[in-house]
Amino acid sequence: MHNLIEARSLFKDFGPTRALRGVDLAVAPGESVAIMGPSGSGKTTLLHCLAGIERPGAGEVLLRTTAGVVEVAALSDRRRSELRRTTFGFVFQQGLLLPELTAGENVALPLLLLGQGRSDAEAEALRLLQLLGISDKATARIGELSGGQQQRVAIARAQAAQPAVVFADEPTGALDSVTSTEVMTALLASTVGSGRALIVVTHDAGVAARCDRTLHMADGVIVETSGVAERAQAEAS
Ligand SMILES: Nc1ncnc2c1ncn2[C@@H]1O[C@H](COP(=O)(O)OP(=O)(O)OP(=O)(O)O)[C@@H](O)[C@H]1O
Repeated sequence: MHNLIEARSLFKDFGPTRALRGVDLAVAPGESVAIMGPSGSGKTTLLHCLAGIERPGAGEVLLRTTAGVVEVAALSDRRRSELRRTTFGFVFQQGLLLPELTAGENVALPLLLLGQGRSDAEAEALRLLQLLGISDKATARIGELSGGQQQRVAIARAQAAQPAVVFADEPTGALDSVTSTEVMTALLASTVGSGRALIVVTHDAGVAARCDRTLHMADGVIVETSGVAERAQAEAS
C-alpha cells in the first residue's frame, strides 16, 4: 500500500440512519484532502471512522505505520485510543483547549501524557507555538486569546506528538474570512509542509480550494472529486 491511510467500502448505520453507504478514499503522505457536502451527508462520520473514533459497520480503514499496515477498525478500543494519541492529530471547530491552562501548557499536555519530561515538553510546545507565530502568547490563558489565536494553539497541540495524519473538522468554522485564511495557511504549513496528511471537513469552498483534492459527499457516498484535474491543468499551462 503506497498510501498512508485508505478507506475501503465503508458503511455505517446509526439505528435506521445509513450515514455511510460505501465510501472509498486513499490519502498519501503530504497530501491535503477536503471533504465537503450538505449537512447530514456523512462527512463527520467518515472522519470519525478514519480516525478510529467510530467503528464502521462494514469495510476497512487501512493505516500504514512503521510496524506495517494495520486495520484501524479491527483494533481494540485501547489500541485505537493509543493511535489517536500517537499517530493522529485533531483540530475541531472550537479548539477544545483547557481554559484553566496557558497556551503553552495546552500544547505540552499531549507530550506529558505520552511520558515526556516536563522541560522537554515545554520546550517543544514553545517551538510549535513559534512555528505558528504565537510564541508571544505561550503564557496567556486560553480566554485571553482571540478565536484565530486559539485555533493556532489547537493546531500546535495537534502537531505535538508528530502525527502522521491530522484530522480537522470545520477548523475555520468560527472564524471570519481573513482569520480563516491565515489559520488555513498555518494548518497546511504545519501538516503537509512536514509530510503529514491532512483531512479537513469544511463547508467553506475557500478552505477546500487550498487543499490538493476535494471530495464531495451526498447521502453517505462520495459523489464527485475535484481539484486534481484543475491542478494538473494549471501546472501544464
Ligand atoms: N451518534 C449518532 N447517532 C445517531 N445518528 C447519527 C450520529 N452521528 C451521526 N448521525 C446521523 O448520521 C448522518 C450523518 O451525520 P454526519 O454528522 O456524519 O453528517 P455531516 O455531513 O458531518 O453533517 P454536518 O455538516 O451537519 O456536520 C446524519 O443523518 C446524522 O443525523
